[in-house]
Amino acid sequence: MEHFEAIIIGFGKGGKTLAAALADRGKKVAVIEQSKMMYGGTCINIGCIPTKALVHHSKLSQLKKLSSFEDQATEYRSAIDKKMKLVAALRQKNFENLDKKETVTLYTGKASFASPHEIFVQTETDTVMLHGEQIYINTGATIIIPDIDGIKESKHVHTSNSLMERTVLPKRIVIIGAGYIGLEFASMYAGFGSEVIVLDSHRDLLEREDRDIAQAVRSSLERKGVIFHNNTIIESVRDSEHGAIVTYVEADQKRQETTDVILVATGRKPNTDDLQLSKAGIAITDRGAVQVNEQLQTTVPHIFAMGDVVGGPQFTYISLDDHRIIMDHLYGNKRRTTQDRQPVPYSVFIDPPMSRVGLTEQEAIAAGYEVKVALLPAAAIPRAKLSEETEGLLKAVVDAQTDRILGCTLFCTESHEMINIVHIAMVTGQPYTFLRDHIFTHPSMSESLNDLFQMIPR
Ligand SMILES: Cc1cc2nc3c(=O)[nH]c(=O)nc-3n(C[C@H](O)[C@H](O)[C@H](O)COP(=O)(O)OP(=O)(O)OC[C@H]3O[C@@H](n4cnc5c(N)ncnc54)[C@H](O)[C@@H]3O)c2cc1C
Ligand SMILES: NC(=O)c1ccc[n+]([C@@H]2O[C@H](COP(=O)([O-])OP(=O)(O)OC[C@H]3O[C@@H](n4cnc5c(N)ncnc54)[C@H](O)[C@@H]3O)[C@@H](O)[C@H]2O)c1
Repeated sequence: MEHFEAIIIGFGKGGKTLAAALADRGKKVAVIEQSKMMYGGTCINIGCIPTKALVHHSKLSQLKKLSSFEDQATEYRSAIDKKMKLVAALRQKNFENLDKKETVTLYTGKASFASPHEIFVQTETDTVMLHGEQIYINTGATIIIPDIDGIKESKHVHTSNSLMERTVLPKRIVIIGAGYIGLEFASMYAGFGSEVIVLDSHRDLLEREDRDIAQAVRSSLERKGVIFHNNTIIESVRDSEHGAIVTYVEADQKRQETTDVILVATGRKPNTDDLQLSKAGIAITDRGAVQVNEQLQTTVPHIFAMGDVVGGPQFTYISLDDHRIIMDHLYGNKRRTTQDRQPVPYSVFIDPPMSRVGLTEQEAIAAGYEVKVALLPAAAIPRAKLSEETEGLLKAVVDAQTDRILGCTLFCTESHEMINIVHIAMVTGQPYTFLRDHIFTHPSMSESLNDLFQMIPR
């Protein structure tokens, strides 16, 4: 049995970064990845990078104002081709980055625990048993397929993975779920020229956001042709001659949609089912995530977990930050924890993107703050005017007692960049006047933070 100082299960963002960092310190490391099509993990193969590439091409396609569906479909096929090339290049680069490290051995096979220090690997041709002093679980999340009659049998039901492999632009697409993936794909396919219908079980769209922001997002997507049905219960999916029929109940009314394809985007859950965690004595939470403390240590002291598998926010930058916590635990002063990174910013890459950090107005009031609020339409921003991207709304929430920024939501072009500026101001404890009076380059979207915070009542 081969012995390693560190075994990393899963080639995700945290795992690959940790593997390289440990190898750079001379450690003997094994990385186990179940599929050669997943070297580099979810983000580069089936997650952030391919989706954002398609979001980009969808925007370019829209700008071309193509007059026929055939032209739009050609544009879409070319976008899928480009996305595939990009992903293949990144996957190869990720493979090489680890492969070139002398002390890293990459196993392509499915890993499971045999005991607290032993990992069983099932490769395509062989079985291998490895011994690890320290073990790191980085197996990500898997797609939740809801229990809907006919969904598993239908030939027209896709996940985000399989849909991004399809080179034919759907004329009509029904998306089940209006979360991150549902909204990003709705915006993207509407941009490419598909008719998009989104069905979600929540009463309202974007329930965690303030209603003014949620309404601005909804109206913007509706102007692109997206149709939303909320508060729906989906009863069945049936294949028909040319596509599928989705039957659902909305406000006690039974309704049907015919469609070419259905995208299921109803969430992702920690990927722990096949790991045989009980053989190592590792506890899981009631939601099936690996149970960890604030330093990502499982209930077995030499085993850690990072990324989506621990059941926290599912973002690539969180998995990356998890690796920093582990490195600090191994080589630093052991002070870095998952609590340090509050608040966590996020962006939903619809067009324009919607980004938030910190509290909404409603959350701040519910938490007992006395708040001051500013709202700025994107149409008032010179940069947005010159690039003809005037869609959107910006909102800031400030603590009336301390002038500290409690939260900010930016629904406008480039918001995925701008939100990082607000985040830095917040974590460094700046009053809102810092952004109000800061020098920004001109004409830029960031300078609108001057205007937004200028509108906070004194
Ligand atoms: C469509 C989509 C779009 C997204 N867009 C964004 C975005 O724009 N921004 C953002 O920050 N996040 C985004 N995310 C989320 C982000 O991709 C994930 O949070 C992140 O990739 C999780 O990384 P991870 O380190 O937890 O593991 P992953 O990258 O998921 O890696 C886990 C790896 O473990 C392997 N594995 C699993 N089980 C085993 C086993 N038993 N043995 C061996 N190998 C195993 C898997 O094959 C996989 O390669 C998106 C996700 C999706 C699905
Ligand atoms: N931009 C980003 O950072 C980004 C992009 C994509 C995905 N992600 C990550 O991937 C994860 C998964 O994304 P997701 O969109 O699949 O999940 P999600 O949890 O964001 O949204 C799932 C949606 O599906 C709805 N839903 C669930 N069951 C349903 C049913 N039976 N019928 C109708 N609606 C139903 C829910 O109400 C919810 O709105 C997210 O948690 C996110 O962290 C991030």
